[in-house]
Amino acid sequence: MPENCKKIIELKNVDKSFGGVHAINNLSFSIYEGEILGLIGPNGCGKSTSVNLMTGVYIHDKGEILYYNADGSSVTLKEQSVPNRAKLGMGRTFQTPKPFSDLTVFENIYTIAMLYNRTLKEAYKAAEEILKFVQLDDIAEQKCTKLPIEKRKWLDMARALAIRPRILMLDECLAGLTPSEMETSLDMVRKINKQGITVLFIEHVMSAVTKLCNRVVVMEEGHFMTEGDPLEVMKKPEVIRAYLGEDYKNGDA
Ligand SMILES: Nc1ncnc2c1ncn2[C@@H]1O[C@H](COP(=O)(O)OP(=O)(O)OP(=O)(O)O)[C@@H](O)[C@H]1O
Repeated sequence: MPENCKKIIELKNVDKSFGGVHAINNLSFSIYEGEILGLIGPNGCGKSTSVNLMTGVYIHDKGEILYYNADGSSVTLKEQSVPNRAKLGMGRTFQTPKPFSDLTVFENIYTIAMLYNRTLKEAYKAAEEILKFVQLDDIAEQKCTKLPIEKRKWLDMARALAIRPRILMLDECLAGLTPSEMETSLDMVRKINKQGITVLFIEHVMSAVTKLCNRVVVMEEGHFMTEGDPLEVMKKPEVIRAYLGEDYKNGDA
């Protein structure tokens, strides 16, 4: 990244184990303000765990995770609760969205907006705007129990937007979508980013990563492997090897 780009999150030598599973191993990388960063790597390499460490679902064992405020001051995230991290401006979605199922689509967004706006009137207005933004206004009054997968994913994005994030972490937001739903979702992510929100995009669909991301970080077995321009990175032998395994080493792939 150019020297003048401002960091928003920085992981420094982070470690996390679950019993005997060393899920994150001396992991260091930074996310820069305004970018769409792809976080990629083979299944089980630690992408979701990294998001869970940044957002406070898990606490790291070693190392440091710093969050940089808009004024350049930094906060050590280990000391921050999950709600505090959201208040700082860290939003996220989940691989399996879990909306408040007894509430309508609108109520799901409004309930969260109430916590992040000064007045109920402001929260209502924000929820209405977000509802339109994610194209769910036609089903605003529907209960969430029977929403199709793409609508659940968009509602999850809407709920994350309701916290007024500076950074949004999208964990496999395309999984289970048809190609045309994927395109709609990618457009939505671009629109979110154009509003000045930094995006961390975790995805296995490489065509989507190359279309959307300015930069990618590749992980392997819990650690940082490489980073750079998406198309350039995908050509690197070590990245191909990580995805294709031993066949590649033997020259069979
Ligand atoms: N709560 C947990 N308890 C035990 N092991 C865990 C836990 N969470 C993650 N792991 C393990 O940590 C490793 C990294 O998992 P993680 O889900 O972060 O990988 P990932 O790169 O997101 O995978 P995928 O691409 O399949 O979603 C895996 O070996 C996983 O089994």
